[in-house]
Amino acid sequence: DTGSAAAVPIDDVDIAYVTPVTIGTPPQTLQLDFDTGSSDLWVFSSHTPASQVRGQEIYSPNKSSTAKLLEGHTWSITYGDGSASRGNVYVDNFTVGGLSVAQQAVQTAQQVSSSFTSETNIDGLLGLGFSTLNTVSPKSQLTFFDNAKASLDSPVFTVDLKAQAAGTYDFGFIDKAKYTGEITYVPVNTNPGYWTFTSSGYAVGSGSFSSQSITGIADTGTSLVYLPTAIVTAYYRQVSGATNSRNYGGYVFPCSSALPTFTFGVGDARFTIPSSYISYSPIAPGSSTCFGGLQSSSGLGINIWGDVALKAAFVVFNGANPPTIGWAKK
Ligand SMILES: N#Cc1c(N)n[nH]c1N1CCCC1
Repeated sequence: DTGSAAAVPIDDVDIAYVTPVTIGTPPQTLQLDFDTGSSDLWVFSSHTPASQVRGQEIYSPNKSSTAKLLEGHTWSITYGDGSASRGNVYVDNFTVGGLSVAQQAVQTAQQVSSSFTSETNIDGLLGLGFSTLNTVSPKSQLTFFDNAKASLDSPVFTVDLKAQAAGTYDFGFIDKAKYTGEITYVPVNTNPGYWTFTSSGYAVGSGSFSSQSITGIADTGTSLVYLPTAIVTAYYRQVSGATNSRNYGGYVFPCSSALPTFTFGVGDARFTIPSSYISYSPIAPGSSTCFGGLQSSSGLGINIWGDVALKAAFVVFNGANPPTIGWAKK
């Protein structure tokens, strides 16, 4: 089996991407945020209070002849940015890009935090982290990828995110048309359940490459790149007018400033993030102050290679035993 589905940016700065999925019988279509940084599959639903729904598509299990309540099971998740949701659990037929899982645990939201309510283009999340992170209790549930894995031609999914264009999530195969050159695979540490790997170093613009280990997670559910302060200050030293603003919560700079590229290493391979990805967005519509796509990870306790980095590569999430992660140019 294989599957392939589009990853569509939800706004003009690629803050997140959504992918269509169908749930139940007859099929209900929702747009979900595929997130390699978490492992819950949850959806806005008929159980979500109307006051917390602002145009999102919802899943109504009572309209699906194949839905079954997972008696006595609940879930509750809080993300690194403070957003949260919780609810109960059904199992139902679930399809992504032609790939179907018969009894997928679908976590229906009975409560979502305000940032999810205001994100009207996201109808829920599909976790692609390791199932050890799943929050369903008393029995934790498997991710869509873990449920599908045995029937996949190859136990992999690939991520091809694009700037301001539709990219792709492929399941079960590696599409040679989506990348150039070789794929560089490196080991993954599955503790604590993320796709954790070690980058081999970085360079700012045309500067020399600094070989150093940077351990972090490949996270499609995070918009920006969060790296150690020393690396981030070295970058913004090259940006005139850049400052680390407590007010805006990170590095900002005049939108007119020239930005260097940022290169990161995976093994012997080198990936360059274009300056345009790092000039992330004006801090407010029409403002001449821009917020950087590269920020310090010092407050997070973890380095995160989010969409700003993933957009610069074709990435293979290899779910074999042991898992590895592969990076290729495109
Ligand atoms: N914070 C955060 C975060 C993360 N590190 N991965 N996915 C996240 N979210 C998905 C939806 C809201 C936040």
